[in-house]
Amino acid sequence: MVHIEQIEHNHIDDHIDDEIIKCLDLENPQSFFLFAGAGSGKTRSLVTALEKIRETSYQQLRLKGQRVAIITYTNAACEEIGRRLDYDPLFSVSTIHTFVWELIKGFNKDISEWLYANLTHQITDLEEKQRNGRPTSRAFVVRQKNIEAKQKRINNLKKIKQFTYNPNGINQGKESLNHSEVISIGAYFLSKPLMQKILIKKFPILLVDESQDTNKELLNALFEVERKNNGTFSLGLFGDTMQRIYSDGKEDLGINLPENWKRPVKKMNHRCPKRIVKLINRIRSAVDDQEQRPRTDKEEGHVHFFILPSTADRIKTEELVAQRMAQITEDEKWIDVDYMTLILEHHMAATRLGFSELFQPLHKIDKLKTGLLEGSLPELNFFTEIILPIFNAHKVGNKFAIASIARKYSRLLRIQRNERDQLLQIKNVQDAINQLLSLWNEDNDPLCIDVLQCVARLNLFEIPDSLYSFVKEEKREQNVTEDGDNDRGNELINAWDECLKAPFSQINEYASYITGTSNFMTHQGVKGLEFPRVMVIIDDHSAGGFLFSYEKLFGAKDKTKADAENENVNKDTTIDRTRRLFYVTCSRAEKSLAIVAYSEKPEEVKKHVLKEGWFEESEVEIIS
Ligand SMILES: Nc1ncnc2c1ncn2[C@@H]1O[C@H](COP(=O)(O)OP(=O)(O)OP(=O)(O)O)[C@@H](O)[C@H]1O
Repeated sequence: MVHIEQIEHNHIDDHIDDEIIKCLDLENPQSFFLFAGAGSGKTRSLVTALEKIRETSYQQLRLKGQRVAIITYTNAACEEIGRRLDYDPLFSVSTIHTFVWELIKGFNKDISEWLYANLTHQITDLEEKQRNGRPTSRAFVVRQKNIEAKQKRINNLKKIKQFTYNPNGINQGKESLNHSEVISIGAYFLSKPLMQKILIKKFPILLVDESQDTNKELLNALFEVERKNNGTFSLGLFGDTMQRIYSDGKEDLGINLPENWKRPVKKMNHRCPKRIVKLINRIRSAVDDQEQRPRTDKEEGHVHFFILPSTADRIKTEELVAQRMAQITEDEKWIDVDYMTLILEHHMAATRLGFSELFQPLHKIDKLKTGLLEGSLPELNFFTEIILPIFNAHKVGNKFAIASIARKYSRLLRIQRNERDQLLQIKNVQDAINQLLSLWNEDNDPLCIDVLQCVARLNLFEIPDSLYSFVKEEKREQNVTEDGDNDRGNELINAWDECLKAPFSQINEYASYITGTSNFMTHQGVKGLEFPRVMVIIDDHSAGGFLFSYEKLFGAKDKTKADAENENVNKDTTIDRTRRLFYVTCSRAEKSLAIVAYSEKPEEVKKHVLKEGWFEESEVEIIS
C-alpha cells in the first residue's frame, strides 16, 4: 500500500502535461506560463506536449501549411529537442536569433528603413558627445571614426538589395546585420499588425524554453502579439525565474501575467536526492513560495559545506575536499576526479584557465558582457573563428584546412580577375598566411594586438569595425591623450585596448571555456545540465566582480547602501543575483554536492549558513 502511495507521489505533476496540452488546442489556443523549479522536468513536459500536438493536430497544421515554433536558448538545446522529436519538419526548433532572422529576412526595404533611422539616431547621439568631448582625446578620435563608419553604412544602404545574417558566426560585409540589430528589428516588426499576422499564420503555437533568460525586448514584443491576437495564438513560456542569469532577461517575468493566461505549477524535483531538494527549497524560500518535493525513490544524498580562509591554496584544497567527500559519501568516484567543478563566476574560470587578461577588461563593460559570455562578440570571433583555426591547423600541418579558411574569409581572394591573376592571388594569400604564422616562430606567443596589426598590414582578412582604430598607426600618435573623456566611449576603448594586449594563447583558453570543452563550467554552461557529483566553488576573491558577492550572501560582508536602496524599491540586489546563481549550481547534483567557500571570515560564514538553516552543524566544516 505504501508502495502505491509512493509511486503516486512521484506522479503528482502528471496532470500538468494535460493542462499544457489543453492550451495548445488549435480551436481554442491559450497562453500559459509554467511555474516550475529546477529538475522538475520542464524540457520533458515541452517534448511531451509537442508529441501530443503531432498526434492530434498533424493533419490540420499540414493542410494549412502551419508549424509549431519552439525557441530554445542554445544550439545544443535545439539539437536535443529536435532529436527527441525525430527532426519532424512540423516543428521549427531554433534559437532566438535564428527564429527572428527567419521571420524578418527578405523584408529588405523595411530593414533598410529601420537601419537608416537607427543609424541616424546613433550618429545624433555620438555628435552630441563630440560637442562635449575633447578633440585631442582618444575617445573623440574613435567616436569620429564611428560616426564616419555609420555614415558610410547609411550611404551604402541604397545599394543593398538583400541583407544577410549568420546567427552562429561572424557577420562581416556591407550587407550583414549584427545580432542585436536582428533582435531589435524583430521586436520592432512584431509591433506591426502585418508581421503579427505573418507570425501567427505561420506558427499558431509558439513555445519558449528558458524564457527567464530570453531577451526582454523580444519577449515584450511577443506578449504584445499575444495580447492583440488573443484566441488565435498560443504563447507558452517554460522556464524558472529563480534561474535567471543573463541581464537581458525579463526581470518581472511571471509576475504581471495577463488575467486570461494559464499558470500551471509543477511541484516535483525528479533530479536531486532528498537532502539536496531540501537545500534548494531553503535557498529559494527567501524569494518565492515554490517548494519542491523529492521523488520517493531517490536516495537521501549528501551535502557538505567546506569553509576555508581566502588565502588557502586552491588546488590543494580542492583535492582535499574530494578526498573528504569520498569518505563522507563512500563514493570512490570523488577520488577518481569523476565530478564536475562548477564555478559560480566566470572570472574564476578565467583565472584558473589563464585567460584573465583577455577577459577581465571586456567583462567590465555592460554592453559587452552577454556577447563575451555567449561567445558572440564579433571582435573575439575574428580571433576564435579565423585566426585560431588557422593556427591550430598549422600546428598539425593541415594545409587543406588553412586553405579552406582562407577561401572563406580572405579579402585577398575576393576580387575577380582572370585565371593567371587568380593563381597569383592564391600565392599571395599563402605568403600572407605564412607571414602571419611566423609570429609564432620559436614558440613565441604573440599579443592579440600584434596578430591584429599583422592581419591589417597584410590586408589578409576583414578586421571588425570596432577594432579598426587599434591597427592604425595614428593611434599611438602623441597628440592623442590617454586621459580623454571619462565617459563610456572611453571605457570601451580602454577595455579593447587592454584586452588586445593579452597573449594570443588566451584566445585558445577562452574558446575552450566558451565552447564547454574545458573541465570547468559555470552557471551559464551548466544550465539545463545535471551531474552525479558536483563541487561548487565559491570564491569572491578570484571572481573579482561586483555583480555577485557570496560573502554578502553568506553574511561575511555587510550590504552596501546601494543594496539597501535597491532592496527598498524591490530592485534586483547583489544578494538576489548571487542567490539565483547558488540555486542553479546546487540544483545540478544527482547524488552528492560539495560546496567549497573561500572566505575572509570563515566563522561568520558558518554561523550565517547555520542560522539560515541551509546546512546542519555536522555538514559544515572549517578547514584552516
Ligand atoms: N516525470 C518524470 N519522471 C521521471 N523522471 C523525470 C520526469 N521528468 C523529468 N525527469 C528527469 O528529471 C531530470 C530533470 O529533468 P529536466 O532536465 O527536464 O528538468 P528541467 O526542469 O528542465 O531542469 P532545470 O531547469 O533544472 O534544468 C532529468 O534527468 C529527467 O529525465
